[in-house]
Amino acid sequence: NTSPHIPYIKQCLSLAEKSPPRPTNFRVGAVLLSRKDNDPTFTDDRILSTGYTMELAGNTHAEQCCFANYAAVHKVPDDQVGEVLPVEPGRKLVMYVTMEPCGKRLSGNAPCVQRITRTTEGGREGIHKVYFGVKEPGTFVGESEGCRMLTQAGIEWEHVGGLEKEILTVAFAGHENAEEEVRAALGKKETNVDDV
Ligand SMILES: Nc1nc(=O)c(N)c(NC[C@H](O)[C@H](O)[C@H](O)COP(=O)(O)O)[nH]1
Ligand SMILES: [Zn+2]
Repeated sequence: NTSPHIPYIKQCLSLAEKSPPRPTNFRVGAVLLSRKDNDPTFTDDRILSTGYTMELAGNTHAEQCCFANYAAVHKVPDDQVGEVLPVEPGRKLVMYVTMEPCGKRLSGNAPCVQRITRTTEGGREGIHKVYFGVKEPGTFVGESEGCRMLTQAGIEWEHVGGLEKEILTVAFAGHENAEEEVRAALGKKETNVDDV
């Protein structure tokens, strides 16, 4: 039996496939939802927003677009999205992403971990937990900082295994030596060595 998180990671993967391939980033998909506490089969989940890399104009990330789309619907600027996210007793905000949110970006733009942690400002619960299908490969920033930064901000995170090859194949599609990079990224994780 597969983990109940898999369908959401697959939904993020479908979003990532809409992203225009570029050698300068990864193709990633994100889904933001509200989840009822103690609802193990997620029957009462409410999808709030989705996003994928470069969905919105400019050099935008999936998580960034997910928040921006929600902010637009609620008629606030992107940086005020935390103020319009729902706060409901007995429910938590959860984000699914195909790849670990970035802690640093070569472009110098605000990393997605910062956008996630900002939702918890002003005494708001904000994003409670982030689920992702792969750690960020070292292509651009080396050892990824995302998970450590989320922990530091008191935000839970969890790697949902099983779709690494699919996720990396989509993520690297715009890269020169995509296949090589996928193999390298898979090889790094002992758990996937058998399906390279
Ligand atoms: N989680 C995540 N979602 C995305 O939508 C995306 N594109 C990345 N990619 C992470 C990678 O580290 C950065 O794409 C490079 O560091 C280049 O930085 P820019 O994207 O140009 O700011 N990571
Ligand atoms: Zn990012």
